[in-house]
Amino acid sequence: MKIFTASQIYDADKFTISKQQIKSDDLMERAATALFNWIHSRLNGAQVNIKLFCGIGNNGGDGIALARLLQEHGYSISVFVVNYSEKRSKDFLINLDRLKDRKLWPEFLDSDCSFPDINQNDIIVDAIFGIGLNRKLDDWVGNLIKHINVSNAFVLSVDIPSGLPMDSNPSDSSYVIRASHVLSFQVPKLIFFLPETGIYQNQWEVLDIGLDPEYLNSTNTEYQLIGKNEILPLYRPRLKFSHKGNYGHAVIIGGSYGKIGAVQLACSACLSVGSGLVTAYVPECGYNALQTALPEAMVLTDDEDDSITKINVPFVPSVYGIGMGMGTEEKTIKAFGTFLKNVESPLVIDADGLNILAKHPSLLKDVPKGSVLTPHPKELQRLIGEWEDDFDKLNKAKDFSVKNNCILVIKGAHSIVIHAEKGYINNTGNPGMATAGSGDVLTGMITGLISQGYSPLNAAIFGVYLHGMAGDVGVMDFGYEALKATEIINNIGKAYIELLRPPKPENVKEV
Ligand SMILES: NC(=O)C1=CN([C@@H]2O[C@H](COP(=O)(O)OP(=O)(O)OC[C@H]3O[C@@H](n4cnc5c(N)ncnc54)[C@H](O)[C@@H]3O)[C@@H](O)[C@H]2O)[C@H](O)CC1
Ligand SMILES: [K+]
Repeated sequence: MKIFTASQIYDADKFTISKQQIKSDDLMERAATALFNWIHSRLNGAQVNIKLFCGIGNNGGDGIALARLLQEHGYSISVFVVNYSEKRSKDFLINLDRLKDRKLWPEFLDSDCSFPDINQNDIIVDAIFGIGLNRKLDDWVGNLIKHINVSNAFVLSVDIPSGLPMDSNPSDSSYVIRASHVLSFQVPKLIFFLPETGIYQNQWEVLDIGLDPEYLNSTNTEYQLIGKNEILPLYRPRLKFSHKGNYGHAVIIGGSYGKIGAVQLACSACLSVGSGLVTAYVPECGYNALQTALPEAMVLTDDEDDSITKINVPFVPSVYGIGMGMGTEEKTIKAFGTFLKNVESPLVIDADGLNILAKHPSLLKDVPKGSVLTPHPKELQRLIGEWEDDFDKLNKAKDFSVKNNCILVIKGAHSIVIHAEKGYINNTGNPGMATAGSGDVLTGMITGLISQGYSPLNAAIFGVYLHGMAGDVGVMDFGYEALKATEIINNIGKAYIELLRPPKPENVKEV
């Protein structure tokens, strides 16, 4: 699903109005009707107090139009206009008049007013600011938002949580609505997926308001949300008459004394995702452990017992995964540098491989083009430097990807695959996956996908999705806390099955 910027959403708005020959207040009516239907299908007329806080722009207009529809259906509502500016939008005013025609008079709030009481059993509709927020909030509006936030009432935000800009962090985090649920018009917003701005809402959902598909389909976006629809076309089915040679030979290089498990996890994930053959390259001390724990893998060892000092693979594999548990000793750095000078196969680089690159950026020029780097936030910071906020981080990551001709997988709650100017945002996974070895499993999976013939970009996007899905399936049996990296691997098969499961036909009840 494409993720549009605020200006693209305004363009979609204009395009729709002109192509469908409707008025802008008709589009607002569609938005309000979609909001109403969502609420009505859940409340079924229940007599809870719904308090609507509406700004004076179009987000506020949506709220005012919604208030009218709720009133028409007998809901118990109170409407407050947050009068933060004299510049009321045309469609806000049209809807305010429609409300007054029905003898419903909102209470106008301004800097001199005391705020209305909010009971924790009330439902709050937050329609104060939408995507038009472009400057700091007045303190009294910020204080109203604080007043809503401390109420513990259920807060339903219209389009986005009020006070949150679309392309930067808020200047004061206490002046942003903490939304229980956001109903986002037509498309998800980038802010829902970034660690610094995603915290303002608990859940989000998209409401279709009929923005014109021609605009949506033909407009390029920097970011895409990756779900099943985007992943299925990437899937490469296994062929009936194929053999293990068709699915490549991956080599996983890493480990040091006490950190051989990282390689074992990566190799095991690489096999489970479907690589034909997997060889581990580890220090001598890892030999027995690996041969015992993972009989399906072959093992090559370094001459040295405790760490990697020379990388000597006597064949050309389909792909290398390198770095997990490898350490950053001088002799390992030297071996890694020599390896990079000679390697031709694509690489997936993780953990200490990334730390070495960050410490010795001159090595970056030897990394094969199109390689995949899988940093967690600290490793990313070592690679690209400090960032001001998540938006700056993404721009710096894109610059890094262009400059070094590589694919970056920024790991997090919503991992983002960066390739040049584009970002692919993952939407699977859960907090149970924040556990030791989870990253080693991901590296093994991406390596195993490249081994089978997926392009490095598709392997990164597909691997991140499947890794998250395996965690989501695993959590059903283990819960968040007990989910270990091994269980993620054990559920890779079920994740494939889940991906390929045909959608349930509508209106068919399961027995
Ligand atoms: N295509 C769609 O998705 C549709 C969206 N709709 C809704 O419209 C809003 C966007 O409306 P807009 O009027 O452009 O912006 P806001 O309501 O967010 O802001 C109002 C107004 O306030 C000014 N402003 C900005 N920051 C501040 C500030 N800190 N203090 C005071 N005033 C401020 C700014 O100039 C704005 O003009 C969208 O989110 C949807 O909810 C349509 O209803 C349907 C189509
Ligand atoms: K809002």
